[in-house]
Amino acid sequence: MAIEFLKGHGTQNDFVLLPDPSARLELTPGRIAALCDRQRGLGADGVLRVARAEALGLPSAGEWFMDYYNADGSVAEMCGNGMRVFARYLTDAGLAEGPEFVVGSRAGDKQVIVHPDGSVTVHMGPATITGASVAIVSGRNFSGVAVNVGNPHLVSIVDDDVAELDLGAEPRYDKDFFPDGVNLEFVNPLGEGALRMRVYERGVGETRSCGTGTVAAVAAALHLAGTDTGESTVDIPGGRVTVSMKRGEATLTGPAEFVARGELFDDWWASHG
Ligand SMILES: N[C@@H](CCC[C@H](N)C(=O)O)C(=O)O
Repeated sequence: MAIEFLKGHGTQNDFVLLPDPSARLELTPGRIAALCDRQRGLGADGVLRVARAEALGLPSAGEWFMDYYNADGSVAEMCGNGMRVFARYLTDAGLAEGPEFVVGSRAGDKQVIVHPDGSVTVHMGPATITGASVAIVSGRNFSGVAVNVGNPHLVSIVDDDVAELDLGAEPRYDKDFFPDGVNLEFVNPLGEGALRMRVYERGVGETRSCGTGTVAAVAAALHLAGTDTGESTVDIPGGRVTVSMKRGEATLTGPAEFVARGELFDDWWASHG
């Protein structure tokens, strides 16, 4: 049985997509980690299995469910950049009638809009401030705002240029506060309605963009300014997205691109059970 894949990215947060409508593939953590490995696999920050919600047995009012995995094989609740790529795949492949439809995720159903230029808006739902904590980078403490966007984030707005931070190793954080791990964002305000961000993702490492992370960054910046409503661009190493917040509810808009389509070798798949 040939296993089809596509490679795509959203602001250079890259994914292997596995079209698997009936959810027949046995997606083990070992296979996911091998697929995402940049030397022995295809290379990606995560895997998006394109399956029907019914076939996965997961709840959604939509037909399709984004079955997302981090590069280390762990499951995460939500991926904002992945959702844009997933939505664009569905319309390009004729599997969903655009421009507006619902996609399921472990963080609940998301309304998506695929725009004529291929960019996508995702209604991300609530970005909830859950407290304050500290990230430690190269022995220095950075206080942060904890934000839940379906998945956990800690956003530190820092005075230093984020480009100078050493994110080669995972920053330390309070494991009692974040027992399931956390995505760590470091942010410079660039002026009214503009942020710059770097991110160290749970289950991946430093990535060139994180959609839920950009939502968390805007929610945290607005929270520190005493509001939950506003709009901001967020520049990440992989490009730019726009986040709008209205009374704590977020939308995320940005690009979704495809690079390649191919087939995995059966013996490769079998050897990574
Ligand atoms: N890159 C994603 C987030 C993926 C999940 C994250 N690493 C986690 O474990 O929560 C995005 O674009 O939101």
